[in-house]
Amino acid sequence: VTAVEKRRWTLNDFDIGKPLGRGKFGHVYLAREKRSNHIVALKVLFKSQLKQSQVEHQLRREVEIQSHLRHPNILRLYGYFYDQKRVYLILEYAAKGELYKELQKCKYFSERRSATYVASLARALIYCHGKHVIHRDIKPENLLVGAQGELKIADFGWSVHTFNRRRTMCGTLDYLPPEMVESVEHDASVDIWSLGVLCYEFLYGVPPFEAKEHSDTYRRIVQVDLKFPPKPIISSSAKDLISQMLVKDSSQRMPLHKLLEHPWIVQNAEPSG
Ligand SMILES: O=C(O)Cn1ncc2ncnc(NCCc3cnc(NC(=O)Nc4cccc(Cl)c4)s3)c21
Repeated sequence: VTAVEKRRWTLNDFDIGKPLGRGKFGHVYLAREKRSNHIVALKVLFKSQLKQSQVEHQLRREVEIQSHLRHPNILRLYGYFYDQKRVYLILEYAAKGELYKELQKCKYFSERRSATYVASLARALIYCHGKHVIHRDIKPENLLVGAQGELKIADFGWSVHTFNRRRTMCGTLDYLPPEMVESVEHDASVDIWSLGVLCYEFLYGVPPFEAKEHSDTYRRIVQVDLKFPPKPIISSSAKDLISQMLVKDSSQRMPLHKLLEHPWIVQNAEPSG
């Protein structure tokens, strides 16, 4: 893998395989680096679209941030290259694809599967926060699954180093904590809120503050209008954990290392995660 990282790459260093998916800015392809036979995912971004959406700086920041992150639950970005029209991201290939498709398929996950995912995400976020990186966009669409079923946080397109906290609005509202929705100062605890939203969605199949209109979702978030449906039946210890993460005052949210000691996680998460 070190070979993949260092060199100046061009497209003909790779055999391009099947398309893996299509995003807003371009497609992702399975690819094999010819010399090492290393399988990767190649995300192709059109410069015109990046310029049009004024996200070049975000992409540069993502590449910079990702180049320093090494964690089993964080999808590697090995490097990038570009040609006349396109920028190419050389990414770790997540063989079992997108988590949200799996969630749609089985409607919601068991408490054991949910706790295992939440624990591995907490460990990845502890690692990121230790490096002063906040992801800010933790949601099922940004989670991929590796060959052994392990979770991989992907797409640091919205991540930032905490010393230069940003106020820019990000992706879907559902995952944003009150301080980002009210676009006031925010810190690493935004990822704790999003992890709480994610834990709820793993267990119930829908995010906690979902509403038809944007304005209703906004209101439910800032009021922390947290309700637990009668079905599926979920343990009170799971609800206790979620209630300690979805707290309006960001300084009162359960710290990630405390999450790993919570009874629901200890009793339900697979050790390896
Ligand atoms: O392809 C799929 O749909 C699913 N799939 N299936 C398997 C698989 N294995 C690896 N990667 C996949 N997808 C790419 C995941 C990403 C990681 N990092 C990213 N970064 C990014 O897009 N940055 C970015 C883009 C445009 C603007 C800006 Cl500012 C930033 S995308 C895979």
